[in-house]
Amino acid sequence: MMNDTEKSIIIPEMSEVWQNTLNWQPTPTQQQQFQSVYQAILTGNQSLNLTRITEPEAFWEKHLWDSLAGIAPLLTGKWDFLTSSIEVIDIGTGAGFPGLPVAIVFPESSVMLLDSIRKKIVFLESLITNLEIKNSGVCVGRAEQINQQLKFKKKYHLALVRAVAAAPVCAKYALPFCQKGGRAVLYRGRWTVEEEKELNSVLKGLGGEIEAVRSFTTPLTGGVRNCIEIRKL
Ligand SMILES: C[S@@+](CC[C@H](N)C(=O)[O-])C[C@H]1O[C@@H](n2cnc3c(N)ncnc32)[C@H](O)[C@@H]1O
Repeated sequence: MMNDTEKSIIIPEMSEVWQNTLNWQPTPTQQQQFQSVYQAILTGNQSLNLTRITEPEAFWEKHLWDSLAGIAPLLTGKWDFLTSSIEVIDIGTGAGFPGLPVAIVFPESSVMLLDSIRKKIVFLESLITNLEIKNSGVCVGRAEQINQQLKFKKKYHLALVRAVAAAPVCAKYALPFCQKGGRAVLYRGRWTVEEEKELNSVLKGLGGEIEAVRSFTTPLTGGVRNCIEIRKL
């Protein structure tokens, strides 16, 4: 069995998978940065409960690929209402997903990593300092409180929420952060008609509207994914 320092997520076959699924590929520098993030998280996991997904292929698929699949239209320039120098917030970032891969891929963006658990944020702060991910910042607090502060309210072009709460709750966390015309992206697994109804029932009050639901499967294990894109009106 490999020890943690030998594990690598730079897997040559994955170049083709990036290309075939997202019509995009990381540069060698970005791949190296992904690898450094992976190693830092494996090390952090020894003292903190950051993630259960630690094997290289699983980490590649469920953390890296999944994070970027959620913003696939940005990778290929299809969200032409956004430039690359956007303000992004990752709400309930945990070990830094989806925010860290987004920061690495869009160095001109500015990515805020928010979580209510201080020790996770302390870990992420040292990770971004050590790896010199200069376009990323951190914030500790509860989304529903932080999103009422003037400094953060209506500031972001893009608010990302993966695996934090039920969709209506995620919308309540995310939409106050978004500026007019910005998007909240809810990363979901299965997505039902009932869930969409429940989400729609809160959106009007939040000044949001579902723009698109992108359904896809993950490339290695065929997991079901739905990304709900909500436009801030
Ligand atoms: C299951 S983890 C998901 C982490 C990461 N987004 C991912 O997909 O790998 C949920 C994270 O959301 C954070 N969280 C839950 N409720 C929150 C809230 N109201 N405000 C900020 N963070 C919250 C938790 O502390 C936890 O780190």
